[in-house]
Amino acid sequence: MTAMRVDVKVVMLGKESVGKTSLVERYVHHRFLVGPYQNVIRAKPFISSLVFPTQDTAGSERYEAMSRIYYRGARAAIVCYDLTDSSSFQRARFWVKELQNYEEHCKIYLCGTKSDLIQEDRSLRKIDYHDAQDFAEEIGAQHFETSSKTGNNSYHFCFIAEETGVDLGQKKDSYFYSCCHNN
Ligand SMILES: Nc1nc2c(ncn2[C@@H]2O[C@H](COP(=O)(O)OP(=O)(O)OP(=O)(O)O)[C@@H](O)[C@H]2O)c(=O)[nH]1
Repeated sequence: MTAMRVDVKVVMLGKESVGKTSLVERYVHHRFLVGPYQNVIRAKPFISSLVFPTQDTAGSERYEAMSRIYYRGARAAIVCYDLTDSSSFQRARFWVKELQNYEEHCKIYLCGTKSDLIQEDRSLRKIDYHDAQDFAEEIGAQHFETSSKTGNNSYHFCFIAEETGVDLGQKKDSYFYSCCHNN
């Protein structure tokens, strides 16, 4: 019997520097690289996925329309916010609205990033866990907080892979696409 290849698109959405690439790097390579990525993950065998920056989209209708092309047909979206940056949560809300308006069948996961920072210093927390959890429940999303640095709670990505139908045993047959600033 011949195995059928099914590509699944999972998109990472979130404000600039929330840690989208780091999450993928943690999941794919079980590592954390300090400093912003310069599009180092490109066409790595993993998952049909797309990462793209959102920092330029605010206020630009043209760019926002273009970004819709990226998440069109996505089976799932991991909407990220940085636990130490309240504006990133506002941006996460924007992305959720976008998905609800334009990609209603896309399953949403809400992901608070950089939890190691607030574990080190609780005063850095800018988004209350329960507020984010309430928002997640309101939109029917799963919510978790994680750290790419320590790997804390990164097992959630395995659940997401399972739920979205990404076959981790088939890594060679699927793709990870990265579409970032310099493309
Ligand atoms: N302490 C800590 N820093 C993190 C974590 N995740 C990412 N960072 C740092 O946050 C910065 C941005 O991380 P990236 O993964 O490049 O963020 P991004 O969302 O892909 O950024 P853009 O491509 O600009 O949209 C880098 O300096 C990372 O080292 C984390 O879990 N803990």
